[in-house]
Amino acid sequence: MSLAPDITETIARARADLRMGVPVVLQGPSEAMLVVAAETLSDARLRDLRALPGGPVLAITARRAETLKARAYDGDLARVHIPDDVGLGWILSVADPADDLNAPMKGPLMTARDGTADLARLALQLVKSARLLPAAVLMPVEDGEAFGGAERLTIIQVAEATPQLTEASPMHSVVSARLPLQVSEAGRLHVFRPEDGGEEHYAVEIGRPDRAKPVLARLHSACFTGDLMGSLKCDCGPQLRGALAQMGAEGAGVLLYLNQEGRGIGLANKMRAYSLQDQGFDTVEANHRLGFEDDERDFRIGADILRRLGFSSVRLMTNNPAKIDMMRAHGIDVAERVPLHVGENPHNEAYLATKAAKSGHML
Ligand SMILES: Nc1nc2c(ncn2[C@@H]2O[C@H](COP(=O)(O)OP(=O)(O)OP(=O)(O)O)[C@@H](O)[C@H]2O)c(=O)[nH]1
Ligand SMILES: [Zn+2]
Repeated sequence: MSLAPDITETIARARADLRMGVPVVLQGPSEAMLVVAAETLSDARLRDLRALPGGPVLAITARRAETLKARAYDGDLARVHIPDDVGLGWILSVADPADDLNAPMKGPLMTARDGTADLARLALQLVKSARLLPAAVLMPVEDGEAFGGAERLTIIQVAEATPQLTEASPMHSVVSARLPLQVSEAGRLHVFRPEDGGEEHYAVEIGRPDRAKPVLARLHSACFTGDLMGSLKCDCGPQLRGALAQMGAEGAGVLLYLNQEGRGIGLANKMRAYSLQDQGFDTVEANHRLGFEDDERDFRIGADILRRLGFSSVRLMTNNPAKIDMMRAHGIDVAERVPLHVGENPHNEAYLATKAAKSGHML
């Protein structure tokens, strides 16, 4: 019998540590690294890291490296040398593009080309999944097990963690209950919980859709600003209400409310992107400058929830061709695309035009 956490539980614990600025240990087959998220690193922890033998590096994504004109020898990421005479401010300015335009010269940045980047890659996956800026400070340690044990740090075995972080987490249904709505009194809310400790997702079922026929469906990604605050910067709020209204009018449908705020980067990072948009970058460029891809959502979640509810074919309410492709790739038949053009206004005109030009959104 063992009460020790398994790899899924250990990764969930590591995410919490990283959000708190606590280092975690990545134990690889031939090397071990301490990892701290750049965003939550403190002066005191940086001092303690520097007291160890060896030199720390700052792992950033190739997207961020491109903005900083740093060479990404590792392909999808770069390991930036942290000079001895720089402080926390330097690390943050490499990680966070907020002041790029005011202080463009951070370099030249020296990036590593020797050794393996596997641990740095895993570190970036972890900080992204903790919804932090995609930048992590790594410090080599001789014996990760011994060091982590002595310092009571979370220790992740890289060989176990890598498949875990690439596979979609299994989910289970927690509860479902009747929820009368303005659009239909025959509403029902289902709550799904991923087993990796990630955020819960919801499905709102309207009426009693026939499982043997394509169901009117919407996969809606959380947008606190648009859905709840009535933000004019996007079209999410009107799309959410428009989709529910159409389901109410037809008497049947299913709306998935996926907690993938900011196309999967989290609200804090989305607000960082908004701040960059005020400096003149579009929605895609802003994501890239932060070090993210255009869209970091995992659409396997939506397909999995639909299947769990008994749906295999949908009439999908979307303007995003990637959503259609993703549903098909994950085993959900898209019998029809139902356009959802609502909520255009002068503030989101450029945003919608960028989505059409760069992400192929259908007008
Ligand atoms: N990173 C980032 N996310 C944004 C921005 N504006 C809106 N979002 C997020 O984008 C997502 C919008 O999702 P959806 O409504 O599913 O939109 P979509 O992928 O364009 O597809 P359809 O609406 O189905 O056509 C939400 O998670 C918003 O929070 C932005 O400027 N940057
Ligand atoms: Zn929105």
